[in-house]
Amino acid sequence: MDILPNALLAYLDDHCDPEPEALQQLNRETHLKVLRPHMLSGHYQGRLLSFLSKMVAPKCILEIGTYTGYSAICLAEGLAEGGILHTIEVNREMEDIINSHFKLTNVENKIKLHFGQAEAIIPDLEADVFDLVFIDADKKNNFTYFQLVFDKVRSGGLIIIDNVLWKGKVYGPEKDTDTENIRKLNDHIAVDSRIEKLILPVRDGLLVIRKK
Ligand SMILES: C[S@@+](CC[C@H](N)C(=O)[O-])C[C@H]1O[C@@H](n2cnc3c(N)ncnc32)[C@H](O)[C@@H]1O
Repeated sequence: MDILPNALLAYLDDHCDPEPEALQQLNRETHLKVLRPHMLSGHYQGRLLSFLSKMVAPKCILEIGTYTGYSAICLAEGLAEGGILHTIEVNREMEDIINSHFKLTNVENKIKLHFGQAEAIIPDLEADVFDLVFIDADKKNNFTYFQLVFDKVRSGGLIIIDNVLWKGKVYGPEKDTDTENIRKLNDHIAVDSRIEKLILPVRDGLLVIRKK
């Protein structure tokens, strides 16, 4: 479910930069061949991730949750010259579709793809400092990921967390475990004085955090 009404989404799509052709292809292929295609960031959120990345001009990006590679390609658009994006995915079945689209979009030399559980991989990554981190994997571990990456994010760097509005359930009466976990994360971030934070009601809710 999108937080914004469909008519508004269509208007936004029509009045923002178009989805690049290569990403339209990946979007289509994901919908045709892969389970749960709604997980892909898509046109509007993808352009926002690209925009934010271009503003930061990161030398080093970490993405947790590659899926078919859509958001990784968007974020890589903003990498500084010689920059690198590390992306972590637990599901090996995604390997062919990810690698073929990294090649098609000419980002294969800028992106290092890691397969495995993010929690185990993050501490061993060959990266001292992250300029931008995008957390978009298993939502129950979002707080663990936030804690694991925090000390490695530079001052002024961004941490972006997806799905923080959880289809609107976080401000409703729901008491299921997933909703409670996301509420806890949002509550914790809201009072953390080391960071500036803003929830953008884009798609399922993007929490943009800037480290002071
Ligand atoms: C919402 S999708 C990512 C979508 C992608 N970022 C995009 O916008 O196109 C979440 C992905 O995280 C992966 N994932 C789930 N748990 C994980 C874990 N513990 N470590 C690494 N990846 C994980 C899933 O297999 C899935 O492909």
